[in-house]
Amino acid sequence: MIVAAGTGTAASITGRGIVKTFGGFTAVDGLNLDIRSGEFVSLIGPSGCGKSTFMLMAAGLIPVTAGELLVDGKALTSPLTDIGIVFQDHLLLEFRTALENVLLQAEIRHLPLEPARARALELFAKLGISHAADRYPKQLSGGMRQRVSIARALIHDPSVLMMDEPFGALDAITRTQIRHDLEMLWLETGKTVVFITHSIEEAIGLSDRVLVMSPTPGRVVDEIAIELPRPRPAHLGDYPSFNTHSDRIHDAFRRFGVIKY
Ligand SMILES: Nc1ncnc2c1ncn2[C@@H]1O[C@H](COP(=O)(O)OP(=O)(O)OP(=O)(O)O)[C@@H](O)[C@H]1O
Repeated sequence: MIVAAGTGTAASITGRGIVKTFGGFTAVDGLNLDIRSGEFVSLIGPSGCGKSTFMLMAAGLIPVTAGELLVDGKALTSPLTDIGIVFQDHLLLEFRTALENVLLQAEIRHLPLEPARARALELFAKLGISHAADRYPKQLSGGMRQRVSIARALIHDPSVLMMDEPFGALDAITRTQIRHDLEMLWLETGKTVVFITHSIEEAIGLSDRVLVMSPTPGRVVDEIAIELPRPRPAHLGDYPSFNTHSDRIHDAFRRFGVIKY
């Protein structure tokens, strides 16, 4: 599919009574949510509760079995193209440099290459990896590879950024820094971000709202507005309300027997 650059705006995502079955197995059952344009929303929930499945449905990559999924008020009928996606695995091509990996996205989308190169270098600078532009993925650390993946997801200025446990494989220190760098980039670009994570700290540290999901079949069981000032500090425990939010998420998981102590 040939598509143009993104609109540069931010899209809203609405789910109403979403059900997803795979054969006889129900992965998602009655999921409702509203993600506002330009909002940073995390989905947190136990392993296998349907977070990635929701993301694939919201990207239009797999159909819903029942219910409604709307992007900017319109029913999704085909894959979203005005979107960037970052997965836990960086999925970079080993035979292309970091810059060439990012530009591949522009090539596939038939975007003019010189402006794309300039934007890629600008994103690299904001993500602190200018020095790595000409390196191959195997010459980069895990954190640097994920930064390249973020640049690749944003090169076409999409309305929505979806991130599926993007920092799950990184060490705690790298995660803390990359979280901040992502937040700064988001504050500047104002994209709608759907962020899937297992980390309570990451969810609270990044989000405007945290949506807590039940175990399988997944649905949203709690919604927590995070009103901490931005940019958020590395040490979130500085804010008493961090513990309040964190306790509330832990309590939800205890109620569902996901945490037993
Ligand atoms: N294509 C598929 N066919 C059959 N079952 C599937 C398929 N995709 C997902 N599932 C099942 O649906 C459920 C939800 O999977 P999903 O990957 O969405 O969970 P998740 O919350 O993202 O998990 P994790 O946090 O471990 O990544 C799981 O039980 C999974 O095995």
